[in-house]
Amino acid sequence: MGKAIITLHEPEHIRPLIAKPKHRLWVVLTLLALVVIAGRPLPLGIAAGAFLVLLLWCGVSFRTIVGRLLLLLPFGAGAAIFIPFHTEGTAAFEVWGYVATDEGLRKTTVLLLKLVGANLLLTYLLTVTPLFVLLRSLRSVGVPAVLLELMLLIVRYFFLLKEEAAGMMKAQRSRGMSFKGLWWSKRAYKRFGELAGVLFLRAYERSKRIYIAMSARGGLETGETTGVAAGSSVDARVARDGEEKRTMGENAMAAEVRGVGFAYGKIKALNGISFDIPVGSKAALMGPNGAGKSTLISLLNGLELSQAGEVRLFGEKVDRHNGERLRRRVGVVYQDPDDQIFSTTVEEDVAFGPRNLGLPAAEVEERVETALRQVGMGEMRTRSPFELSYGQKRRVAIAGVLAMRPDFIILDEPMSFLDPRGRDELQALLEDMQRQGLTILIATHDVDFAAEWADRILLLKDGKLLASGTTELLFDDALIEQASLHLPRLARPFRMLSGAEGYRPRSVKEAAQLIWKLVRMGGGAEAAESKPRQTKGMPPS
Ligand SMILES: Nc1ncnc2c1ncn2[C@@H]1O[C@H](COP(=O)(O)OP(=O)(O)OP(=O)(O)O)[C@@H](O)[C@H]1O
Repeated sequence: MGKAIITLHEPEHIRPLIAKPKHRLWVVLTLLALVVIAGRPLPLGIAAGAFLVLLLWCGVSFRTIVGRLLLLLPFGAGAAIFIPFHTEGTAAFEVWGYVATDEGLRKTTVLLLKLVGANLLLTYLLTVTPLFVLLRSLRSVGVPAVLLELMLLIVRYFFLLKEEAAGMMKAQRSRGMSFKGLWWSKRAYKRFGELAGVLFLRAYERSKRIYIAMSARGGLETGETTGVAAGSSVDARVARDGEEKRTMGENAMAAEVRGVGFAYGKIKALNGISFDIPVGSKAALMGPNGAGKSTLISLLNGLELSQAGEVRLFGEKVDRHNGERLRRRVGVVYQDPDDQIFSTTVEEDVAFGPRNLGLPAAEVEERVETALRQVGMGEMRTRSPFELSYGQKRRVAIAGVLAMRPDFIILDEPMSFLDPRGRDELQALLEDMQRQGLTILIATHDVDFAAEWADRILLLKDGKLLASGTTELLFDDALIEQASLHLPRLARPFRMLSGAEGYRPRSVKEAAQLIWKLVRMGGGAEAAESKPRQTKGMPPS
């Protein structure tokens, strides 16, 4: 058994004794109540002994049990130590003139045995039951969902602190900093203090992003989106969604951006941006670091409101009143999946959004299953997302958004950290989503992917729109230089061959066809012999 107070998985080599977590919870709660009301040392002692034997029989190590007892017991013992001296009764012994009584000693023993008993019961519950199962069981015994969500956030924050601290220590060590030894140097103390400060700032920033992701999937809302709270029925909302979808005509726009501006204090992130994204398009948002892509995504998702101009989603101007409702139609997959995942299992995380829509359990389950199958994560549904690889987390984040069944999906750098096969699978999934009528916008630096996949390119730089149009833009030397991009890889060899400079293959298939065409024209030999030329738009070889 590990050192953690809680467990995230079904523990191996542990016999749970009571198979059903819900029954386990009820039994523990009942025994806890009995321990609290018991007033005599003998039954309490027998009970504590029985709990200890039970824990050992379950397979929990003696070390773990002692470790858990030591977590709470010192606090109880600290308080109990004074009781014998403050209780009236027959004198038992004397310390520095203070008299301890028999009655006081009995009370202390009862208190300590109660603490030991309760501690052993909780140890049983927490080591035998994975956290997410425990939370679900708590829901079934009537603990309000909002309290459980709060507990989830606290647990997530705890993991965040742990992850951030581990990452920062690793980075420091790799750059020669040492925190080893009993007595640190003055420099190490100073550095540790700085690290602790930065750690809380970083964890705060991260939890803010998680909060945004939660609210983007209908969690922690005011009630407009969760129509149940607003008084409308689920059926009415589903019907309204259907109505909204039917009203999208042939030339309907998923997004219309008109003269949009946005600044973070004095920093202008977007300045007078205008473009359209028609329903059903596959658009790529491109530009160098700091161009304003992520900011624009926040505006398209209604998470931020434009400070100048206007953003329309499906014909409706985004304002502070309809942002939450429109957000249900626009799903965002953020760059860092850790910002998006907060539940303790993969399936719970994917179910988070559909549950917030107030859908019946059967439909939630169907959506979770379909979404996980689409991203190839069906096998991992009961795993803890905190312990998946980065690429797997990315898939879970996508499944979470797909389960909301949005009309418009925005992905921020979705290909990063995916293995080649994962990239192919994601590309196939994107094609599939588009065939189903979804509008897709991808923020990416990957010119090759954009050239092959997109039907519309938006080029941003320094908060301004350089150009918008077809993938032809990616072959415009002046433009790609301005946008700090480079020519798609597949087009580069053709630039080096005389007579083939104008060829613009977007996929391997198109490139093969053009090569075949060149060969048939008899240009192949000439082209192959011609001296490769360094041309614009290509990185130096
Ligand atoms: N929270 C913030 N506070 C202050 N300035 C910010 C904040 N977020 C972004 N900026 C600034 O706004 C500008 C646009 O940033 P944004 O993150 O939108 O760019 P980006 O194109 O997404 O960059 P990248 O490709 O690196 O992700 C940058 O100059 C950035 O420094």
